[in-house]
Amino acid sequence: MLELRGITAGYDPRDPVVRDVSLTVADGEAVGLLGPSGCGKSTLARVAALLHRPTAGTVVIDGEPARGWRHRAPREQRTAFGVVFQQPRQSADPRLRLREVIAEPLRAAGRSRAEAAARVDELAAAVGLSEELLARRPHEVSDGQLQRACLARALVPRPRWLICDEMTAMLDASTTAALVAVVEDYRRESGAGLLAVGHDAALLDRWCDRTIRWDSLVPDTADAS
Ligand SMILES: Nc1ncnc2c1ncn2[C@@H]1O[C@H](COP(=O)(O)OP(=O)(O)OP(=O)(O)O)[C@@H](O)[C@H]1O
Repeated sequence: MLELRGITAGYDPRDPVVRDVSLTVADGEAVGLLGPSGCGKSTLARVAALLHRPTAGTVVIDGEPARGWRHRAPREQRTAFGVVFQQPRQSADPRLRLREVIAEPLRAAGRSRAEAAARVDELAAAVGLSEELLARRPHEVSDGQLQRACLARALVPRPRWLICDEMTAMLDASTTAALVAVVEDYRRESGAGLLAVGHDAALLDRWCDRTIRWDSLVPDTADAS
C-alpha cells in the first residue's frame, strides 16, 4: 500500500501549496487525482514519488516510512516508483538517443550494456518505438514518441508504483489510448499500483478504479467555493 499521510508541501514554507493532504493507493489499485490547473497536484505527485520533500507528513511505502527524498532516498524505495511527467522534453536529456534515454536507470544502477540493451528492446516493443526511432535524439521525434520513451524509462526498474503526472495532457487521442494501454498491460502483468494525476475527468474515470477530486482532499477549498 502507498500512503500519503498529512502531507504539507510547497516551495515557500510560509505558504505551502498542499496542506495536510492524505490519500492511499492500495496494492494494484489505480487511483485518479483530478483537479484544476495550479492546485498542487504535481507537487503532491512528486512528494508521492519521493522527488519532493514535504514540510510535514509522511509517505509510507508498503508499511515503511520514506527514508529520504530525491537522491537521498534509499535505492529500493526510489526504484519502487516509475514516474512519467507531462512534459517529456523537460525530463529527457536532449543529448541522448532514445535508446539511451530508456536505458538511463539501468546504466545508473551499473547494469551491463548487454542487459540494458535487452531490456530496452523489450520495452521499446511494448511502447511501440521502432529501431529507427530509438536511434534518434529528442529533438528529432514528436512529443508522443518522446513520451513513449519516457514511459519505457519509467518501467525499466519494474516499479511497484506508477505515478503518471498528466502523462497524456499534450498528446492526441490515439497516442493517449496507446500509452494508457501500455500502463495497463504493465499493471496487469506486475500488479503495480497507479496514481494518475490529471484534469481530464472522462479519461481518469475510464482509466482508474476510483477518482479523487482535489476539493475532497482539501476541505477548506470546498467550503470556500
Ligand atoms: N518550482 C516551483 N517553485 C515555486 N512555485 C512552484 C514551483 N512549482 C510549482 N509552483 C507553484 O505551486 C502551485 C502548484 O503547482 P503544481 O504544479 O503542483 O499544480 P498542478 O495542480 O499540478 O497544476 P497543473 O495542472 O497546471 O500542472 C502553483 O501555484 C505553482 O505556480
